[in-house]
Amino acid sequence: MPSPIVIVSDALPGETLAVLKSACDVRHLDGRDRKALFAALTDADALIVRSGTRVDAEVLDRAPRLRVVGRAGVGLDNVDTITAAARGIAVVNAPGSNTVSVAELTVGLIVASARHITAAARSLEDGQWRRSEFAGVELAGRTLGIVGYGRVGRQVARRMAAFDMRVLAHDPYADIADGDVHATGLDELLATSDVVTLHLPRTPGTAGLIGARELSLMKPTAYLVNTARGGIVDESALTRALREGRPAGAALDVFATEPPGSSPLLALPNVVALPHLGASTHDAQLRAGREVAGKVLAELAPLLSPSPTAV
Ligand SMILES: NC(=O)C1=CN([C@@H]2O[C@H](COP(=O)(O)OP(=O)(O)OC[C@H]3O[C@@H](n4cnc5c(N)ncnc54)[C@H](O)[C@@H]3O)[C@@H](O)[C@H]2O)C=CC1
Ligand SMILES: O=C(O)CCC(=O)C(=O)O
Repeated sequence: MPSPIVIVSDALPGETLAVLKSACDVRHLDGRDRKALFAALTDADALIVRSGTRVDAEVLDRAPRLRVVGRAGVGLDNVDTITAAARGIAVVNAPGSNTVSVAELTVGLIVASARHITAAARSLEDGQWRRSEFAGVELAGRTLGIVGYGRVGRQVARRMAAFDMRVLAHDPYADIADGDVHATGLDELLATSDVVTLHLPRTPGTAGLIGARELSLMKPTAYLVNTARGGIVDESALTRALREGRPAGAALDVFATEPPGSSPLLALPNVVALPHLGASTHDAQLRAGREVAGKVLAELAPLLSPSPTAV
C-alpha cells in the first residue's frame, strides 16, 4: 500500500515531522504560496497547517483526496470548517496546547505596557537616557478587564490576580463564577478597566467587536492588549484612537492581515507589536505537534500499513 501523502505547509517541530514520516510521505511547502499549495494538494490525503496557511474553499476544491486538515494550534479562523464538513473532510486541532504560552506572553505585554518597556529600551538603544518620560504605573490595585473567559482568559486571570489586580471578565457563553473574578457587560468592562485584554476567537460575530465606539469608552490612561486575533479590533479605528491618546497604548501580537505590511499601527510610539508569537514556545509547539500528528494519523488509519508490532 503506498504511504498516505501529508502536506505540511507551516513550520512544525522536528519530533512531529519524524512521527509523521514514520508512517507517511511528508511533503513541505510554504502555505502562503497558493500556487505550490494547489499543486501539492492534487494527490494529498492530509494537510497540516498553523496560522500561516489559509485553508479556504478554493484550497479544499484542489484536494479531491483530502481526508483531514490538521491545525497545529487552537484558532480555526483560517480554516473553512463549514466547507470541510460538507465535503466530509475532518478538521482537527490542538486545543489547550498553547494556553500557558499565550497567557505568559499576555502577562509580559501587560507589564511591558504599564512600564513602557519596549519604548524605553528602544530609546536607550538610540543612545538616550530619558527616565522621566518613561514613568509608568503599578498594576497592583488597578483593574484588568478580560474579554473571553476561556482557557487563555482564565490563565491570565490567575496570573494577574497574583499581581494584586482586580479582575473583571466578559464572556456571554462562559460561567464566570470564579473566585474573585467579577462578570460584567462589555461596555462596563471597557469603561472601568485600566488594562483590557482580548481572549476570544475571531468569528463573523466577533469581527470588529472592538470598534470606534468601544475604544471611546476606554479610559485615556488604559491599555489594550490583543493576543487573540486581528480583526476582532477595527484597526483603522484603533489607529485613530491611539493617535488621539485614548486608549493610552496597545500591545498587539496579532493583526487583521499577517504579516501586517505597512500598517500605520506599527509606526505609532504607543504600540508594542509582535509577529504573532503567542504560541511560539518550544513547549507549546511540541504539545501542538504531538496532538495534531496523533489526530491526523488516526484519521489516516484506513490508509496506513499495519506496523510490524501490530500484526
Ligand atoms: N497569539 C497566539 O499565538 C494565539 C492566539 N489564540 C487565540 O486566542 C483565542 C482564545 O483561545 P482559548 O482561550 O484557547 O479559546 P477558548 O475557546 O478556550 O476561549 C474563548 C472564549 O471566548 C468566548 N467568546 C466567544 N465569543 C465571545 C464574545 N463575543 N465576547 C466575549 N467572549 C466570547 C468563548 O465563550 C470562550 O469562553 C483563540 O480563539 C485564538 O484566536 C490562541 C492560541 C495562540
Ligand atoms: O503558531 C501558530 O500557528 C499560531 C497559534 C495560534 O494563533 C493558535 O493556536 O490559534
